[in-house]
Amino acid sequence: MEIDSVRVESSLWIGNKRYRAFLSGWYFSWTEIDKRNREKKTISVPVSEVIGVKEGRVEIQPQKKVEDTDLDFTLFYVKRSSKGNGIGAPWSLGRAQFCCPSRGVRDQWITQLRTALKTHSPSRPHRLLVFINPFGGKKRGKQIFHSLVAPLFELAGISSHVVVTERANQARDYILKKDLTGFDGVICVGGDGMFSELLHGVIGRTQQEAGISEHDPTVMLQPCDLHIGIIPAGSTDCVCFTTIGINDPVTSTLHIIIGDSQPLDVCSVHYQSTLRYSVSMVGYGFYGDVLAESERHRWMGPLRYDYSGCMVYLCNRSYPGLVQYLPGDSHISSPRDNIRCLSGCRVCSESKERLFPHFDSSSSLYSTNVSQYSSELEGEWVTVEGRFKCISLTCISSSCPRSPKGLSPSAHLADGTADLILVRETNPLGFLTYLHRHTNTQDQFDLPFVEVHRVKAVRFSLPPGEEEEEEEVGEEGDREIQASAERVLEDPEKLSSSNTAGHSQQHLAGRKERGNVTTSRVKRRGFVCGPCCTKPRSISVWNCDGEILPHTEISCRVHGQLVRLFARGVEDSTMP
Ligand SMILES: Nc1ncnc2c1ncn2[C@@H]1O[C@H](COP(=O)(O)OP(=O)(O)OP(=O)(O)O)[C@@H](O)[C@H]1O
Ligand SMILES: CCCCCCCCCCCCC/C=C/[C@@H](O)[C@H](CO)NC(=O)CCCCC
Ligand SMILES: [Ca+2]
Repeated sequence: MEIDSVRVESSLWIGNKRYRAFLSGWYFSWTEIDKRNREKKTISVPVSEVIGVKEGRVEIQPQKKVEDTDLDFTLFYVKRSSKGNGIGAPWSLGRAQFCCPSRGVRDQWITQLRTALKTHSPSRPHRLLVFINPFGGKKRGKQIFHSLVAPLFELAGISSHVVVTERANQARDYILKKDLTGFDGVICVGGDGMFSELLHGVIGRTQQEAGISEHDPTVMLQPCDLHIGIIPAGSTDCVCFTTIGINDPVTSTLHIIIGDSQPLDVCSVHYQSTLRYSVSMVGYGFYGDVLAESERHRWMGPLRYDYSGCMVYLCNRSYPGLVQYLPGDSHISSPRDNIRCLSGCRVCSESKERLFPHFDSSSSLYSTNVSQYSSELEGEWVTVEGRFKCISLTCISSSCPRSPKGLSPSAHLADGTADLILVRETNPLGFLTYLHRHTNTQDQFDLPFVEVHRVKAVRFSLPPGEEEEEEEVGEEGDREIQASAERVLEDPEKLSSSNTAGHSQQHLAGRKERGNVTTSRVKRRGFVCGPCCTKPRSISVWNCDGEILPHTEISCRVHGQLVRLFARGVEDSTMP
């Protein structure tokens, strides 16, 4: 075996084939040598993608040693599949069992590979906090974690504390309140709703610790260090799909193990003291109505969105609105430039300097002489008024298996902007064309009734004369609304025939947001009803990453690179 400061080299065997193995800097590679000493195929693995090195011949699942000698060691690594979905390719666990010429050589290889791993892959997590939603998607969260994820964590030497949730918002509250010392990341096994819980927990906790008031829409939020990992087990899993390129629990687990780090833009949505964060979609009109309708059909599981999508489409509604937006810098990028945000994206990496000009990397804090108020909100606001089929704001492309290019195919994960899509009132065929183009390669923005803008902030209000009519109701009103909501739960059809029931649904969403309130706002008009409703409604609801917002008039702002995921963006699967 030859070892110098930059290179380790020796002959190794896999079965009866001889290989020349090299470890040099960032790569470990092994080349087959035939009987005439000619070099054949080489496999090369970046050290950063080595999952683990074990003595002996080790199998995984169940993790056990098979018959071996003290000349063997096993290398586990990330293996890319050639069979992608056209967007991203799944990763699997590669394994190579090497036999060395002597025990000394074997021990040297193990030591050298483990040292290289520490040097070239320093930001791997050691301890993780895992939240499993046992009811998300097809209700397979626990099974997915125990059969696919836990064995890989064990192999990689990662310990985890697992919480199987018993109620909504348990994961968020845990992150906000409990001692998180020693955890290098938080993981959700579930869908976009579970991701949203972790997002709110991590952002809220970081601001608490930094003494920043997150409810102030003008404040510069502190970026979060605690990484979030997503094991997809929900209905849409849009954030996972967009940041990794595929919804596959093993691929996600491998990204977590190797400590990948992908910054992500987050949009804060404010209405008075209500605050929500969104990554994938803040949508009014069609997407709001689909969500409201689908909540009534949760029992259908992931199919509820298809069913509700059809129902809402048939209703053919459009809504008046006044939209104001603050444009991003059009010299940097545009939503119609056809540049996809892929792993290592230039637009995103160049955005870091612009987003954090005063960031001190040694202390991970902003320098204290900088205003805590963001200058990002300076600029000329643009106003658009009209009737819309839908209004969507997305920080990322928001692709998912249903729409592989997403809501805005050229949006960037971490450029500090979001794309605002305005779909004006049109005929049903026109709107169907728009929707259908989400599923094929045609440009959904190349339609006369669609416009798209790259923005830093958005405000939405109802045009004069259409204002949200609200009234304060006391506990008496609350009780009455609660009672009608219960009647609706018994018979969902009542939702389309009873105003009070419609109010209840929104009202309850509002309560869920604000926690214990004694007075609540109730919309007098514009609740979302079923497709059997004959009268046009003038107000829709906002869908904020799968959660119905309790208010219509909102103000949104993009916070560039606010959180970090265990991901690396979509790898270009057309590259070798
Ligand atoms: N134990 C629980 N009981 C009831 N609700 C829960 C529980 N744990 C989490 N939740 C809530 O369930 C909601 C939906 O869960 P999740 O996002 O995992 O699945 P989904 O709705 O099927 O998927 P998607 O959000 O991708 O459409 C989340 O908003 C979360 O707050
Ligand atoms: C004729 C064919 C028509 C096909 C139309 C496909 C259009 C798909 C666009 C996909 C946009 C996904 C945006 C992401 C939203 C998530 O934050 C949210 C939570 O999971 N999902 C929904 O609200 C669920 C919303 C589901 C909308 C359909
Ligand atoms: Ca963005």
